[in-house]
Amino acid sequence: MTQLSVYSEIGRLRAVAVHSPGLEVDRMTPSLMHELLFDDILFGKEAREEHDVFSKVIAKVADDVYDVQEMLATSLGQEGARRHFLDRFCVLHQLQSADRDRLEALDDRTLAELSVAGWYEDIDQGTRYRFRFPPVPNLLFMRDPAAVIGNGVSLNHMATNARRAEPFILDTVMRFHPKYRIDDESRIWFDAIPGYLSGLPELNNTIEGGDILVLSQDILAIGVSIRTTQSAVTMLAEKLRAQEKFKTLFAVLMPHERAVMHLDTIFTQIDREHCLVFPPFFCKGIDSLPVIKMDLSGPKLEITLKDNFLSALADEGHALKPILCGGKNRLDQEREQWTDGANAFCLAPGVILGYSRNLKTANELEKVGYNVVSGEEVLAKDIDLLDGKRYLVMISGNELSRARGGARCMTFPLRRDPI
Ligand SMILES: NC(=O)NCCC[C@H](N)C(=O)O
Repeated sequence: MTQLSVYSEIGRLRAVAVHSPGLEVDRMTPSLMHELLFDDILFGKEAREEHDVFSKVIAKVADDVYDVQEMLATSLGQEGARRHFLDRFCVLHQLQSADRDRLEALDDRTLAELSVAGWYEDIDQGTRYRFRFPPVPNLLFMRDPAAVIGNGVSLNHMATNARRAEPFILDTVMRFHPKYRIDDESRIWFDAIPGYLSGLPELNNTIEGGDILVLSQDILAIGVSIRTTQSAVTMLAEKLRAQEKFKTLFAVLMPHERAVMHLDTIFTQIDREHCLVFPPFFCKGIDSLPVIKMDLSGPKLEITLKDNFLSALADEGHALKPILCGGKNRLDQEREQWTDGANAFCLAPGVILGYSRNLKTANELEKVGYNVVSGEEVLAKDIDLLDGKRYLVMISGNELSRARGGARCMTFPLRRDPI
C-alpha cells in the first residue's frame, strides 16, 4: 500500500486519478444538460481525444495515472467492497432488491461502468427511454468529489444533486483500492456518505474539491463559494487541527456565481513564486475578495479578517506573484476565466497544463519565462518536461471546456513529492 501525500499544489506529481469522459457524456441530452451542470452537449469522441492527450502528457511525469472507473473496478474485486458499494449505491438511487440482484450479477468492470454511465433503458423500440439511475457526466472533473489533504482524504458533500453519486464512487475506491486505500478511519477528514444515507444530509455543510487548495505543509486555502459553505470549512478546519500539522487556513469569500463556482476557477498556484489569477478578485481594487484567516495551531480556532488574499499569503511567508488570466484587459480576463484560463494543473514547479484557447493567458506566462508547447508536440518530440525549464503545455479543450472545468478540475492528485 502507498501512502497518500499531498502537501502542495506544485510538488512533482507521482500519482493521480483522472476520468476520461465515457458513455455518460454520450448520453447527455439537451433537456438534461442544465440539470447535469453542462453548458452544452459534448461531442464525446472529440472530448475523449482531448482528454487522451491530457492524460498522456501527465503520464510523462507521474508514475501512476489511473482512470477512476478502473480504480473502482479494481476496488470492487477486493473482499467486502462490492457489498459496501452496492449497500450504499442502492440506497442513494432507491433501487429495489430485484434491481440490486441485476447489479450483483455484473462483473466488476461492467458494474463500474454502469455506475458512471447510468442505467439506461430503451422503451418501445427506442421511441422513448428512461434512466433507472442517471449518468454521472461530471466525474470527468475528478477534483471535486474528493480531495487528498496531507495524508488523508475528504469525501466531499456535493452541493448539487447532479454530482451526489460521485463521492460514493470515491468512497469505495479510497476504502478498498489495493494501492491507495485508507486504512485509518481517522484520516478521513470529511465524510459525506453517512449524511446521505441517513436521508438527512447536512444541507449546510457542502464542500467540493475545486475549493480546496493545499498550498504548503503549513497553509491551506479554501473557497467559501456557491458550492462550499463556511460551516463545512470550519468542520474541516477542526478535524485537520486535531490530526495534521497545518498552521493556517485561509477561507476565501467568493461571489456566488456559476462562472466562479470554485476557488480554483480564479486562482491556482503554478510555481514556487507564481500563481495564475482572475485579476479583478486578487489585485487591489473594489472587487478584491476578503479572506478569513483561521489559525489552526492554537488551543482553539482563532479567526481574523484580511482584506486581500495575496497580501495575507505574503504575511505568512508564502508570497506569490500574480500572473494575469486573460492579460491586462477586463474583457479578455472575463472571456478566458470562463474557459478556465486561471485553472492550470501543475505537474512540477513551473510545469503546467492549460487549455490552448486561452491565448492571452499563455502570452502572460511566456513573458515570465514559460515555454509554450502543445500537448501533441510534447508527445511527438518526447520533450522532457523535467529539464529544469518552465513549461505551459497547451491542451485542446474546445469540447472539454464546454462542461465548465479546466485542467486542475480534471485531476485528483494522490501523491506529490515534497518541495
Ligand atoms: N473544480 C472545478 O471548477 N470543477 C468544474 C466542475 C464543472 C461541473 N460541470 C460542475 O458544474 O460542477
